[in-house]
Amino acid sequence: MQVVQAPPFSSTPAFRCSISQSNQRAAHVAGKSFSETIFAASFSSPRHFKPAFISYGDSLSSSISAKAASSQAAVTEVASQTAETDVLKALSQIIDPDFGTDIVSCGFVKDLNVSKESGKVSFRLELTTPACPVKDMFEQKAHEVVAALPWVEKVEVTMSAQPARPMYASQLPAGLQTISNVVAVSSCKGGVGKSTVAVNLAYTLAGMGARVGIFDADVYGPSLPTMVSPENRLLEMNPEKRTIIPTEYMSVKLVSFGFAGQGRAIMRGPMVSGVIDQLLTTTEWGELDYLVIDMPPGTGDIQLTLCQVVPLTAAVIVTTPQKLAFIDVAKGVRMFSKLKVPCVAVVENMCHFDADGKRYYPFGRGSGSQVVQEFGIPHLFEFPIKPTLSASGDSGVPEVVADPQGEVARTFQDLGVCVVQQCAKIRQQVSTAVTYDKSMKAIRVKVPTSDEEFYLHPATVRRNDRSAESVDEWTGEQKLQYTDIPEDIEPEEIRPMGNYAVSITWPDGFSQIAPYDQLQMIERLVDVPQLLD
Ligand SMILES: Nc1ncnc2c1ncn2[C@@H]1O[C@H](COP(=O)(O)OP(=O)(O)OP(=O)(O)O)[C@@H](O)[C@H]1O
Repeated sequence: MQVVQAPPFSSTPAFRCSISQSNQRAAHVAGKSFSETIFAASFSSPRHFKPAFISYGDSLSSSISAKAASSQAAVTEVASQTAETDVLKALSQIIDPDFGTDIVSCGFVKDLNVSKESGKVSFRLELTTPACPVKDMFEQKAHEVVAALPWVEKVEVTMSAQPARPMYASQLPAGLQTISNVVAVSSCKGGVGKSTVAVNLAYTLAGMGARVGIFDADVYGPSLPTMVSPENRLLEMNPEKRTIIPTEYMSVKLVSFGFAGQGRAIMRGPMVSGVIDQLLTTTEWGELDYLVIDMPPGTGDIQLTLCQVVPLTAAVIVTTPQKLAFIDVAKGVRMFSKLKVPCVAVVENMCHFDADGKRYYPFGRGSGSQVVQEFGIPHLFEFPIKPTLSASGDSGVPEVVADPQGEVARTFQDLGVCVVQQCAKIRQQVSTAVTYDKSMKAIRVKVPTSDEEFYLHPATVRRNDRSAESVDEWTGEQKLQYTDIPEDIEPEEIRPMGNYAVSITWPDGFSQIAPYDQLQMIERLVDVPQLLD
């Protein structure tokens, strides 16, 4: 690959720095603005005004009272600013365990209302998901730390979640534009319990307070109609908008070919892909925090198409303990890895059963942990063989709904927490992977799968565009000339494009797709001067 060499950046002193250097810099900037606010507040404190009022005579009383009124307003404003700073400082002691950042920096604190005179404080904590596993802790701590301020008499905290919106909205079908997270539940073989996991995971997430939908993508053998029992077992159409309205069971929205009234389908691959595509994208899902997709088993064209139609946030792989299952799972992990979809958990289903006071492992042990080790997937969940799990699958009431306090429901709860936390992390990593640091005039890159952080000169990124507009597709000849790009060009907007690239809009209107790989390549190949202090 040809990479345009950048000249030494005379105007931009620091483009490669370690994370700690950049963090220090961020802390410095934050510290500076913080102390400046304090300074401004104390500079215009009441004491500076009082002597001036006393020195004027009665004849000037009206102008004095006007001044007094305005200075009183200034005093009140300053007091409330200081009070707000106190509240924010107190709240910044609360750290989000998933992001490792305080809740003020995460932008969770909204509608802050502070009255120092009455001692009343009210605010809203807007979390990334209504299913946040630590929302009660946040609420309680927020209450505690603010109530501990000496002047505070009353604290009102309300909890809310960000509106549902996809990780990246570019070119998504309308039906998918109000879904925050799409989680694929996948297995390479049939019959390992994938649908059981998908359905119970979905109802667990709903139980955690999230708005959830299930899309049963198995056109050949849809399981959803057996596993849940909605009153309305047929999907309705909106003839005007030509959209599908999902059916619902216990507040979870459901779409399955099995609810389409077509009977079991005999279709060829491309037709299946078309049906899945249509069902998925023309459904009026409304606002969803999580759409769980019960993937058809395998890693063929149908699965690949599905992964390309819908922006998957994460995947959960379901397997059974046999050695052969491991080989299949490995294929699935590789497919998701190629599509840059992070696999966040492995479920090892039917791994043991208990009888006569003993634990039996009829299919052997260890294939799930092998997947975790070999592919670096962080979480493994083991489910036992449970007659109730099988029975609930046939009864139309998911196990986690039928027995919410049972052992299986508890493991699903752990899986639910894992999915919620991992999705939140992935979203945060993707949204902050490539940003523009205006003060440094540099593009900051922090690829989600790597610990490395580096800075690139904007003009170098623009000059290294590999699209047909910049490089001749046939000859590979560089069409964009070095001097076509001004040295001081700055990006107007940077938006994530899935888990693998960003779209950068430049002032000339050009929209550059920059895959992370390419940005890493530029960093490796372009001669970037070391940080100058
Ligand atoms: N842990 C378990 N204990 C007992 N039975 C289970 C367990 N997990 C799944 N089953 C049962 O095994 C059967 C297959 O499960 P399921 O339909 O979820 O598998 P699947 O991988 O989705 O299969 P397919 O791909 O063919 O749809 C079902 O009858 C289900 O109730």
